[in-house]
Amino acid sequence: MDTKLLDLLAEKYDSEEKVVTEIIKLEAILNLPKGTEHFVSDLHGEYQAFQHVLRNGSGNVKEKIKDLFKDEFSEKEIDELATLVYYPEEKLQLVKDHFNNDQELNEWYGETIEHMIKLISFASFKYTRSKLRKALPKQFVYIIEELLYKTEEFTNKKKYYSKIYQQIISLGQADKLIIGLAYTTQRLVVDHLHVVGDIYDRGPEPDKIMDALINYHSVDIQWGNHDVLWIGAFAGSKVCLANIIRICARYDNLDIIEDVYGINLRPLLNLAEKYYDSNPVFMPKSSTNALPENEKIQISKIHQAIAMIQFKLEMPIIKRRPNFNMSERLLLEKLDYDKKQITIHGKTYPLENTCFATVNQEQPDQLLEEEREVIDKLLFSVQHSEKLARHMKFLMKKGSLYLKYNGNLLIHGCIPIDEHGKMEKMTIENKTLAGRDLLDVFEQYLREAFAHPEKTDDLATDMVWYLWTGEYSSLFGKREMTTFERYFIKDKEAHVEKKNPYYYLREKEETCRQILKEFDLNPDQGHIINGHTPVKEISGENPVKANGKMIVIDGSFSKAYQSATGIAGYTLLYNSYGMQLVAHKLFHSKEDVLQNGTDVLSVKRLVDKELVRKKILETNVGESLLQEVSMLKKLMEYRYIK
Ligand SMILES: O=P(O)(O)OC[C@H]1O[C@](O)(COP(=O)(O)O)[C@@H](O)[C@@H]1O
Ligand SMILES: [Mn+2]
Repeated sequence: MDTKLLDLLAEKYDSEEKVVTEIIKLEAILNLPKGTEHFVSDLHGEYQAFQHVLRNGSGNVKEKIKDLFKDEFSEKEIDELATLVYYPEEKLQLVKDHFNNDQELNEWYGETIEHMIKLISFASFKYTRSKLRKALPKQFVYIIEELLYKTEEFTNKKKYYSKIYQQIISLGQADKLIIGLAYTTQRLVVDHLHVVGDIYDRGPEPDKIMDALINYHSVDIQWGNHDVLWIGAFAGSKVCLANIIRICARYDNLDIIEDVYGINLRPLLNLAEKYYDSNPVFMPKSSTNALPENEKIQISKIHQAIAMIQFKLEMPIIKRRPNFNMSERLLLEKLDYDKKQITIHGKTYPLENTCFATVNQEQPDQLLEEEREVIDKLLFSVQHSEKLARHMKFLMKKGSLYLKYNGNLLIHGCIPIDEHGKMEKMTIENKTLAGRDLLDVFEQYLREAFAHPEKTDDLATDMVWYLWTGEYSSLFGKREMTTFERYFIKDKEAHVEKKNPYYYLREKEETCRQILKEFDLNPDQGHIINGHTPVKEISGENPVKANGKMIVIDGSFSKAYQSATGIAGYTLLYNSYGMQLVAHKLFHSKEDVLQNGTDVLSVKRLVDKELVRKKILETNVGESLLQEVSMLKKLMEYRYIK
């Protein structure tokens, strides 16, 4: 081993004792039970529902409270403590309103702090002291550690406790401490969070989800097709940009663009007012339907203007990238403008609700000068939005197209395969790629596009759009996206998006084993974890497939899809005892949880049970700790053992 490296290491561990202590510490950690991993996907801007799942650790908080207090507490008391842990600020307010005098309140403070300390002690059972310390509220570390560890030194524990409690209360610190303890508990029940794609689009608050993730203690992200669309827009892809604005208009979320990310929509609005009229298929899908008619009409005009820019922008890309195999999507060229009809895949359909005022029939892929100006201005604004830059950089830093983690393969969409289960091939710059190699190259292009936001038409930037909508994109996994058809053709047959065979072959264990092998994972132990396609629990679909090898956790946080799925999302927990799938019932509001003390009841199903409790030693983290131990042992020999 390079002695320079060891010399460097010796600067940190400058005595034999320090090396020995560190080795002993690491070896001890390796033998602790593995931490709990929490998997979520398809959040689609639903911040409130996501927050709830995050705060209750997919039911883990309540489970710990039940395990600890089941003999002492009534059902109602369990709910009360759980709600306090989820939403401490609001719950404290409610509790305080309820008491008549200070004495009652102070008693409640004392008992509650005691319960919470017990809960933390229980929830941190499998962590080292130093890890727990990092999770504690900074200003109270000393006091909490005192309460957690030092009490056994005193014979009269109760007296000692109550003295500390009295002090905390009389110094007016009880609320702050309780709030701190609540967040510590939330943090302790989940060690690491995986977001298996689709943070953005459809729902109203993706930016708040991003902020929550940025502040989360440990997280990784597997990009979804909607996430790469936003990355693409920021990286200079005008067609991706047109798409995100179109989707925001469609779901009445233009304030995300305008207010949250500070992008000026005025030029687009002017264009929209000039060329478009009210159009029923472009009216926003509003969950509340509370929008005044004139606002709806204005949004429908913006929606048309940006949709037409999108359709035009797609064409030059399709032409300059024949290997994308998308010529069937040159729709504006195939259109019969006089007869108002189009022939797609050999079938002719009449067109309705058309809005082709800006289309030059001779050269339908040409933007009007005004359209070009609008999209250029939008791109400038997008690339100069500080908040968006922060969110996109975080997506790049924590994200990847797929992830191998503790023996499992996490991927938002699919591995493109043919009907015989063979990996589909795609040729990019004269290289024919399939399976894992193809995905690795996709990711390289995406990173290249992000590194060069000034390039708007290069292969890397076009490739990000391919990831959104291309046949062999591992994030999309359908033959084509029928956006145009859904706006202008009534016949539902034209709307069908044919799925890659992956989506039925993944029901078979053999397919999943093969894919795990392709990624150098052990097929006897690994699982594939997917998001992307809503599991229709309502019609009997099972999220656990292929004899437990495949777990699909898109149960739809997205309100727009809940009537089809019948639930409010799946999440997955993987602790040292095994994997559990949680099906969440519909989440109404935080207020509902607070007022009624009821939780969004979740149903748990066991996916896989570990026969022997899994230790950190057997995890990704364990692997890197082992490497550290081996380095330290080398340092020991090199420096200290003579
Ligand atoms: O529900 P909408 O807004 O019409 O969007 C439908 C489009 O979204 C997609 O389903 C992609 O989004 P998902 O990744 O959430 O499935 C496309 O396949 C489809 O064309
Ligand atoms: Mn998706």
